Amino acid sequence: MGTFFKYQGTGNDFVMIDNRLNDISLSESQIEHLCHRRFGIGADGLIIIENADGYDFRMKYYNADGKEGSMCGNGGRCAVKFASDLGVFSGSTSFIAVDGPHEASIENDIVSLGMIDVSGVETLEQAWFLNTGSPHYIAFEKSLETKNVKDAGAEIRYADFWVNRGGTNVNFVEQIGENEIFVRTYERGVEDETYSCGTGVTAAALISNLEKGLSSPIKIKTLGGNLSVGFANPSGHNFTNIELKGPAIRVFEGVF
Ligand SMILES: N[C@@H](CCC[C@H](N)C(=O)O)C(=O)O
Repeated sequence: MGTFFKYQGTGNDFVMIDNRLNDISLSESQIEHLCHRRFGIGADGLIIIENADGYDFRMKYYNADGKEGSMCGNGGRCAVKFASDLGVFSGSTSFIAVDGPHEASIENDIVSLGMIDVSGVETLEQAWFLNTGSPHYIAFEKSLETKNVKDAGAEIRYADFWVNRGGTNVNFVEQIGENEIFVRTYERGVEDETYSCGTGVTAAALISNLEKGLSSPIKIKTLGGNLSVGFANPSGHNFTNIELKGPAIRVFEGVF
């Protein structure tokens, strides 16, 4: 038996576990079960907080399929709120995740999370591909509100080309204002559309700068709420000082 907490960041929801005493060990099938929306707690992923030398904490992220994932931006924001709620730090923090160190700060329920620098943006036929801590395919759309993102996303995610490259998350993006985009994401490892994806909206914002000339900070609408992404673009397809900002909320706690 262990204690769990549940957090959500713009509707991307996570089971959170404090393992700073290093007394919890979960198998892939246990994590999948805990994330199951019918037979478990229900979540897009599970995050474990641990102690880490030189940092306030380590964030380990698992997708809903029970497998360790690449970086999760909304999960990172929720992990920062969780660590703050646990009293691990106050105000600003530095933590380590699968893609390296991150700096973050929190004010009430709003978390600003520094993301890794981005280079190596690939141009594809009518789409883009880049890694913002997780791999993301980006395509611009019209009438995104009515798109069947689950089917269209799965078709791309399971194409041989992407499967052979380790899979990708798939984002559809529509410009809805002078400096605002609407993003819907099919997530690898959840194998469904989620209400929001932090590394996905970050990727969408950077590509909106390249393709549509939108400037930092870019406002983002997702199915689960609003985010913003700030960045510097010192040269061509390279981005630095990337910051993902938005709400991270504790939903409830319990025992499993
Ligand atoms: N929801 C996440 C993205 C998580 C990573 C992804 N599903 C993967 O492993 O490919 C986010 O907020 O960034």
